[in-house]
Amino acid sequence: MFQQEWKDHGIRLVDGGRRKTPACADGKSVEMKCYLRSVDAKHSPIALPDGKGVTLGRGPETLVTDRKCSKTQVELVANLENRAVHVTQLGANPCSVGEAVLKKGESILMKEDQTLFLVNRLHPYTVMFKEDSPKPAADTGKINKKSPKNTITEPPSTSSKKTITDFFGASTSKGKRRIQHDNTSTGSSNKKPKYQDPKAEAGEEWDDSEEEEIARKLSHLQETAAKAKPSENPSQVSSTDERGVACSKDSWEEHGKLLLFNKKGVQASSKIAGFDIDGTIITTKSGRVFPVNADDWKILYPEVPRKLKELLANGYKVIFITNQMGISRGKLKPEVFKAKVEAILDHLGIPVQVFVATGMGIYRKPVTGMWDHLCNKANDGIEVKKEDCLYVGDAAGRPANWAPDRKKKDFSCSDRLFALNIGIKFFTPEEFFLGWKKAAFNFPVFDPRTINPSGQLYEPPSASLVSPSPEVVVAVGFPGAGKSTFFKEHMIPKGYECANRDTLGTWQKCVAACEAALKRGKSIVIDNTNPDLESRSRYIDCAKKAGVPARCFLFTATIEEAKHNNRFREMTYTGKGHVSVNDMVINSYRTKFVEPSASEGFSEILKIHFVPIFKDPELQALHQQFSE
Ligand SMILES: Nc1ncnc2c1ncn2[C@@H]1O[C@H](COP(=O)(O)OP(=O)(O)OP(=O)(O)O)[C@@H](O)[C@H]1O
Repeated sequence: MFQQEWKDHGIRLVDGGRRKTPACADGKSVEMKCYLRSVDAKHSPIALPDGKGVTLGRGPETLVTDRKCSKTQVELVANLENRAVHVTQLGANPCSVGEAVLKKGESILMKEDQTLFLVNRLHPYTVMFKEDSPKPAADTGKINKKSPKNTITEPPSTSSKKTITDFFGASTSKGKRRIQHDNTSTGSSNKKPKYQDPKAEAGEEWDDSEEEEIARKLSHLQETAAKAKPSENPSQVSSTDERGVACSKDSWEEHGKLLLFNKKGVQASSKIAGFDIDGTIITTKSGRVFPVNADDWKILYPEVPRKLKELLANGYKVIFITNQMGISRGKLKPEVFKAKVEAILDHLGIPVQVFVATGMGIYRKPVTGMWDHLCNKANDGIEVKKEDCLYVGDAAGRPANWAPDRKKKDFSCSDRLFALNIGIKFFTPEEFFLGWKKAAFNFPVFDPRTINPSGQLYEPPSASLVSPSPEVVVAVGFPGAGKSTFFKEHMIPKGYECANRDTLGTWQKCVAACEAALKRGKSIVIDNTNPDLESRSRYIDCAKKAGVPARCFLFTATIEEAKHNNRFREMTYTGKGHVSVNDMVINSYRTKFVEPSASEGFSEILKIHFVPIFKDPELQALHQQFSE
């Protein structure tokens, strides 16, 4: 019957081996070969030997994971002499060649100018006949041993054969996938983590049905992505469902200190799985803390690709969220980092949206600017449901020796605090990818959520903030302690003048302003940090000379609160007033600080506590976020 079919098409059957074409001018015969080529370039061409049946379908050879496609979907037999391929449908769902749609058991001849769709007009292939070998990376077609015409004389090459493990990031062992705990998949010589729970130590196993479920869902996503129409605006809204339309092309966007990458195929979702990049998705190949060059990276754990694919298959949008301050500091070129991001995503082979904070400000984790941008502007209008979201990062505040072979403490807690600021679940990479138990961690000393808006403003409460007669009020407090805000709120409206080095420039000018105010019979506040006796005595002397009292207002905000306020000031800076000061200036205040005392010449010392006064609820919410 097989031979008859060929004859029906006027084709002479040629058994086995490669077809030798007539000799060339140099007398050597040229070998003709036939290849099946994926139109989407999903994999290397598959060799179709002359006259031998090759079955193909869902599986590692084609990378097709579509469950509608049988594992033995079609049988292909090449005829080199006639430059045609005989296609027989073996699977239940229709394959097609050109316009012809086949049924199970039906055959058709396919020519070079035609397209074979493996199933349901998806997964397109063409055939090519070449006289010189294109040196395919994979010669992966399965020779059909059952084919009546096949006498196999040479086994298919498996040298660079793609296995299912390449697709799912786990190694194969007779239908079970055993996760490897060394980094062989990334070419690393890293030791396997010693501290694991028994399940992880034994190697997590997952069976074919689990894998097939992920594959099925992923395939659906890929098909949706493939169908996405190119659009000018990749984040266009087009669905009322909890998933948006897949992004049709790769694109980078810049929003001030935020870089945003939309990988082709990214789909909006109400469920977000966020990941830090360095120390979470990747680590350095060199073993150094910071990468030595743009290529100095490898996937942190072999489990990473599979877990990410699992999330995608389960309807999550996967996003990467990274702080890259080096960019605004000029130490890292944006193009270099962009290329690195793209290389990581190409390696992972999945659609991910990437947020990069290039400097200080609202986009820098732990502040939620990047997340807010995602929710408000980069999720196709689909509402993000916090209860369905998670975030994974290695900056988790774990102390030194947090696990037997983990000596170093975490460099920060910013990832954990980022998740806390948003209000979503948090995991470390070891908890999420390896299933390790929760590690202990240290919480920051200062928690901005605990500031009491109705706390006591000053002590002693019996004191009066303002005086009916002229006086000098000398402030003492960290930069960022809230001195200017306090004076603007409580003293200046009551007629007090204000001398401030930020506006006047030097302490001499502040002294002059103080003397002038007193001469005019006015009270004045000295709104400087005034940490030591020397700085304070200048104004006490002024008061003495004018015969008025000098009081001290000691602002009690701690160094952590002051740094927090200072970061808040930077985030909300509108171009007017005070620019933020760096941490060195704040630390220097602490070094110089001498507790003020009445013996310096003060008639009274008031302690001023930080009591928030926010007219704008958004600013209040921002101030309540952990900022470092
Ligand atoms: N009571 C408050 N309520 C809300 N925000 C405040 C309050 N006090 C200060 N802030 C905010 O904290 C930041 C620092 O405050 P402020 O400039 O008043 O500090 P400062 O002690 O005067 O600093 P510096 O000594 O550097 O001038 C500002 O962004 C300010 O808006």
